[in-house]
Amino acid sequence: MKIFSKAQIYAGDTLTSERQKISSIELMERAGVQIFNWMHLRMQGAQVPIHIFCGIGNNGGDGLVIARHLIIHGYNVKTYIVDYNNKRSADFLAHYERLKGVTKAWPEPIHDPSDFPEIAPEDIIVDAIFGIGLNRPISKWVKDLFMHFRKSQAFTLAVDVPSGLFTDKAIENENDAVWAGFTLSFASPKLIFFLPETAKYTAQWEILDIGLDPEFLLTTETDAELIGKAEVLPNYIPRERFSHKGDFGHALIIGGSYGKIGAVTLTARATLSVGAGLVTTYIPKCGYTAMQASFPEAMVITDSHEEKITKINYNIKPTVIAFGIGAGTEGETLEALEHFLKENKTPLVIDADGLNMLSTKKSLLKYLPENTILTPHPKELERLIGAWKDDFEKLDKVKAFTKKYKVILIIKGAYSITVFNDKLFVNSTGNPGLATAGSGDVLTGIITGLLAQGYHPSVAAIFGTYLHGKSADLGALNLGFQSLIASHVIEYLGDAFLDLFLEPEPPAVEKSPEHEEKQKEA
Ligand SMILES: NC(=O)C1=CN([C@@H]2O[C@H](COP(=O)(O)OP(=O)(O)OC[C@H]3O[C@@H](n4cnc5c(N)ncnc54)[C@H](O)[C@@H]3O)[C@@H](O)[C@H]2O)[C@H](O)CC1
Ligand SMILES: [K+]
Repeated sequence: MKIFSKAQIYAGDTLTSERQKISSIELMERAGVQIFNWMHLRMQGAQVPIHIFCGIGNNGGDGLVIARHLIIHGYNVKTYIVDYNNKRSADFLAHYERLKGVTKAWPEPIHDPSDFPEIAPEDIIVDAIFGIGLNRPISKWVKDLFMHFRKSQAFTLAVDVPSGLFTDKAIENENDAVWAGFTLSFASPKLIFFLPETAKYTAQWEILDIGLDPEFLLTTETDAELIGKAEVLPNYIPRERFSHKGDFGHALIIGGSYGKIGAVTLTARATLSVGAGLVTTYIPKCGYTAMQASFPEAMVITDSHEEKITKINYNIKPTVIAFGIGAGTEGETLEALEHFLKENKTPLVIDADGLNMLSTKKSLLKYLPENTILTPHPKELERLIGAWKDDFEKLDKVKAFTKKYKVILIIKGAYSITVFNDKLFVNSTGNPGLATAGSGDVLTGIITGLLAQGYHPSVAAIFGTYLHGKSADLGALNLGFQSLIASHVIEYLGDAFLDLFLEPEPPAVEKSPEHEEKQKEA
């Protein structure tokens, strides 16, 4: 699913109005009605007090539409205008007039904390104060209102985005935005829902279809995309009946050190479990028996050293090489990496200590083959690209880094983001059960195994991240988050593949009846 930028959303609105010959007032009506429908379906007329806080722009206008429909349907509504600015938008004013037509209880203006209403924990707050139009610092009293919401403990439903969040920069203080229980966002998820510093402001979110022009939605290229089943499925390569193991590549996994042979085992198992034809591990001597005994499917080459990698010497022709898992960062291992990189032409995945070593000797980065995949967690990323001021700067730095070295980088996190060719591929699968030892080693194995089978490196990174998260999701259904360990993620890979071909997921977008009618007519 495409993640549109703020500018693209505004452009889409204008284009939709032109092509469908509807005014922006009617587009706002559609948006508000969609939210009303969502609430009505769940509330079924319940008389819980609903406090609707409207700004003076179009986000506030949406709030007025919601208020009007809730009032018409007999809900217990209180509407407020948060007067942070005297330039009320034209569409806001149009819907203000419409609201006046259905109630004598006109919205109450709020100018300062003395106007804040009492809100009980059982009440519902609708936050329609700021949407994507927020473009400058917010007045202190408006931030106090956000905190008044939070202190009330009432369920808060944000319209489009939690008020106070910018679409393109982080906020400095946690008290400067609304903390929403749910956000109903129009047309496209917003990038801020996926970044660690801003995602926390909404516990859940959902996208509502407001019938933007289908051609605009289809043809507009975005800088970011949310990756779900629909996005990965077209890349799946089926297996031919007459295929043999030589068709699926030979992966070489280089890593391990005394006490960290298990990491290589996990990677190698994941590589084979995702479909690679053959896997060879290159490990220090001390790991030989452990590897052969615990994972008989893998072949083993040992380094001349007992406890660490000191020279990378092999007489096989791998299709892909993964380097770094459990390797440690000792001088001799770094030297071995240096020699290896200067000779190597085979596609590469670099993880863990491989990344840490590259961070200590950045001059080696230029030897990485084009489209090498790097899989850092946040600390490894910081060592690699330096500190960042906020998530947006982090993304810019990663884009610049991947461009400079022509590599693919996966920023691992709750929503892992693959950065390739200036574009962000945001993964939608995975859960907190993955916060466990060895889950990164498994991800490296999955990606390596896909590369071995001939998937393009960008697809291997995106699809691999998806499968890793999906396995964990399916595993967690039986095991819960706490009991899930890295080995389970490997065990559930088969289910993750099978799940690709189950009934398609219901679309993340709820279709409006009006929109479907229009599509039928077209
Ligand atoms: N396709 C869609 O997604 C649709 C979205 N809609 C809703 O419209 C808003 C965006 O509306 P806009 O009027 O552009 O902005 P806001 O209501 O978010 O914003 C505020 C308003 O106030 C000014 N302003 C900005 N920052 C400040 C500040 N710190 N202090 C004071 N004033 C400020 C700014 O200039 C704006 O005028 C979107 O999020 C949706 O909710 C449409 O309803 C339908 C289509
Ligand atoms: K809002």
